[in-house]
Amino acid sequence: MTNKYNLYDLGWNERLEKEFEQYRNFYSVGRIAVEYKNLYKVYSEQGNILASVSGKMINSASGRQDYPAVGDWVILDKIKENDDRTIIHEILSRKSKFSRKIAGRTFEEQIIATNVDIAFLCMSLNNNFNLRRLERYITMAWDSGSKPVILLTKADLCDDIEEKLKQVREISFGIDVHFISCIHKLGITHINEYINKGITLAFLGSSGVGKSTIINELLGENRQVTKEVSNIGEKGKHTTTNRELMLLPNGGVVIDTPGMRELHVLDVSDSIETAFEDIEELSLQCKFSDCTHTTEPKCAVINAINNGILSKERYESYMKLKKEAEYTERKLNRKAAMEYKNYVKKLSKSLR
Ligand SMILES: Nc1nc2c(ncn2[C@@H]2O[C@H](COP(=O)(O)OP(=O)(O)OP(=O)(O)O)[C@@H](O)[C@H]2O)c(=O)[nH]1
Ligand SMILES: [Zn+2]
Repeated sequence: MTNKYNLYDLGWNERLEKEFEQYRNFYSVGRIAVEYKNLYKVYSEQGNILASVSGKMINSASGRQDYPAVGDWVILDKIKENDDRTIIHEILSRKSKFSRKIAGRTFEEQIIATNVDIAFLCMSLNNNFNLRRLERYITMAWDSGSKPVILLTKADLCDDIEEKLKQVREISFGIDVHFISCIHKLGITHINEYINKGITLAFLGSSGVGKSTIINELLGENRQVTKEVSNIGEKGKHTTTNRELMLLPNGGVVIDTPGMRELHVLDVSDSIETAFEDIEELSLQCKFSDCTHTTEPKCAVINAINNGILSKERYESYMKLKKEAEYTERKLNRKAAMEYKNYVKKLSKSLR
């Protein structure tokens, strides 16, 4: 085994320490860095180790969400010197999680990454600029339970930054917005201000907006884009660029899994309300408390559109997200719905 880790560098904290207390004498603990098919790479105080889940875990799992994902802290069989494989027994409780619903017979939740503290939502200031897409990313970040920060990239390609910033601020209540240019080495310091020992970061956004460039910038000398030859994964897959969970020289942890980069929108109405606070507020003034903001008289939302206070695009994207959320919720099973409700409750408290 190589690379022994300090747990706090990996994001360990008091809460986890407390949770681990009951296991300490008989088990080890580590953080999932890479997910292969039925196998995980785990970083621990003892080094890197491959691990698979216990039979008990498989038997009691009710769905994909009960299996570990990149970013999870897991309880392992006590690791001894020279061990290269171990067993995962439990997942310590997740502070946040990015997931998506997979459509099947029922909607199943697929967890992409967990315990992300800060989600940098990246959008470039040239042709990728799209406020409706950004709204979706904001919704997704609130859903995950991590803190969103907006990064407008490739500022060097934009000649109306102020105007774009203004538009973004209009839809991003209470979220920090920064513009950066990696080419001109501008604004990277803004990102550094969020980075601290053990803080876990993720970069989300469409392909080509500059996420890798930013991560490489942050990695500096430690640049470690690894082309890893992997025959552990699916058959026929030879080389994969595994950018996994990485430690930054000035203390942060970056989660950069392929699925993390472009998540599709999550289907959750309560967090839509958080992201569209302005519309929610307007709707309090509608004549009917169950107004659908379509054909009702004295609808404050429709009035706001007519008066130019609310943009039609924003309204449409709100209505569309709402519809998607309702559809998905009907498909969720009862257990998932209960879990989801509790989760939203906790989330809204933590965001207060
Ligand atoms: N003009 C300009 N180009 C940039 C900047 N940052 C990155 N690029 C270029 O944009 C292209 C895409 O950058 P990447 O960092 O690979 O984008 P990505 O978001 O990681 O893309 P995926 O890996 O597909 O998710 C590259 O050719 C970069 O050189 C910038 O600040 N300004
Ligand atoms: Zn209304």
